[in-house]
Amino acid sequence: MTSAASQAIPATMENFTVGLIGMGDMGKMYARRLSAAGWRIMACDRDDKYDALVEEFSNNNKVQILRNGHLVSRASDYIIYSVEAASIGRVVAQYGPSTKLGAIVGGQTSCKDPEIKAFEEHLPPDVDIVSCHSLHGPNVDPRGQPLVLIKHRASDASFAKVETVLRCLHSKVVYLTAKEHDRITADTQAVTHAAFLSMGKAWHANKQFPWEGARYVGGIENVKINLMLRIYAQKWHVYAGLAILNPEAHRQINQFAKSTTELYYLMLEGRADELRERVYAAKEKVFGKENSPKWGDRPLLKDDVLDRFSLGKKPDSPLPNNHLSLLAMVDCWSALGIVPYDHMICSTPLFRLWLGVAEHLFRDRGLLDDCLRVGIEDHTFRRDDLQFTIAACGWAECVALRQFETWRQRFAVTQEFFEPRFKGAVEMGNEMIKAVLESEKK
Ligand SMILES: NC(=O)C1=CN([C@@H]2O[C@H](COP(=O)(O)OP(=O)(O)OC[C@H]3O[C@@H](n4cnc5c(N)ncnc54)[C@H](OP(=O)(O)O)[C@@H]3O)[C@@H](O)[C@H]2O)C=CC1
Ligand SMILES: O=C(O)C(=O)Cc1ccc(O)cc1
Repeated sequence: MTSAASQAIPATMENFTVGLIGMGDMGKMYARRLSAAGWRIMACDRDDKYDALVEEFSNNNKVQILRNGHLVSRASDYIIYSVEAASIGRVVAQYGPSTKLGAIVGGQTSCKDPEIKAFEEHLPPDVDIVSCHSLHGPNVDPRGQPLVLIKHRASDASFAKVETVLRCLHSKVVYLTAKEHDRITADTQAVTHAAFLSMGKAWHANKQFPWEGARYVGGIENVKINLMLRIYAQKWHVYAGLAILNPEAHRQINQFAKSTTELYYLMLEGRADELRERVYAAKEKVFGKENSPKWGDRPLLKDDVLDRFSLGKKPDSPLPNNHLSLLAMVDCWSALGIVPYDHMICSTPLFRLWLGVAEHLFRDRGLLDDCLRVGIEDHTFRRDDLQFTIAACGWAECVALRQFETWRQRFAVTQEFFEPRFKGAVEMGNEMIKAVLESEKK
């Protein structure tokens, strides 16, 4: 055992085994990080991935790949289910009864309501339940990122064991109940994703790669484009799961669609005074009054971060934009009484970037007034805004009706449209997130 490993593992837990059911992106990330800290891991995915996983982890003597979740459950002291949120009920029903006597079980799914229900229904009563959620993607360094821990049904001793195991991630632990978790992630993740998913659909509908041409290059546009591509480059089920299965998320996504539609109508009908009044009222509710703002002295995002990461060439005079997506986001927070700063301890990098961009726009009266003027006078973006509005309503309807398959298809066609550009864009998105994380440390 390395010295780092021996530091991480107390003598009383030397034979403690962590089980991972689901070896996709998150399961593998946990397997690598926990085993590097010295923990013994038993892991499985579906049977048809057994050989490939054995090969992939052949040089890691701390990770043992097994054929299925029964074998993992029987032999592990702390089992983490890291499968699709929509499958958690089925998978726990299958393997839960095989859980080792007195073990601890948790899950990594992004939405805790179905996960906890599955555990309560299918785990033997002698098993403790402690769930977790790393609030970042598998390629983000977990150091300093929020890690939610949920002590749902567990002794203090079991909970302390989970804390000891996950300490090697060096994340910032946030203690919540399952309900609090779902409420906060609905406010942060689900509604943020709705904005980017809608942007992608709008650009796709108008058949444009937004970074090609003068309309969408530089500043705020860089963040929109990079994050939109980052989301469409991922697996659909992650986003569908956390929107559709989170009972708290439906209201938020619906309000985002409503805010988008109502602001769009005001622009379309040239109702400048009403638009201004509404946006400034939302600003005050979300960001505070002029003399007592809720934002810090220092902006969340520096201008150079906004401009540094561009997929296109910055034109001499970029066209101004009304930023309907950002106005709608702030209107939505305002309508629901959400103060995004209250959720910072439990936020993803993507949410912090999105809030940073909103703040950037709303901190600068000149920029905001320009948006409102463009929204009324300039018709350059009308088509995109129409498509954005349609898309936001489409996602909201799909979520409200719990239409997984329609959701998948809506995502897949747009994913296919942007696919040729993912490679460079995902790298750029990673760099952008890294730069923001670095600047947060300063
Ligand atoms: N990706 C992210 O950024 C984050 C994701 N999460 C959550 O973590 C969970 C996992 O996500 P992620 O790793 O990205 O998704 P992946 O699709 O990469 O991984 C899930 C894995 O579980 C496997 N699986 C499904 N059923 C079984 C089964 N019966 N036995 C064993 N393995 C099974 C899947 O196989 P198959 O593909 O064949 O179904 C797949 O390989 C999700 O609930 C997600 O919401 C949490 C934080 C961040
Ligand atoms: O940062 C985001 O919102 C992401 O897109 C990555 C992500 C996806 C799912 C999670 O449960 C947590 C993080």
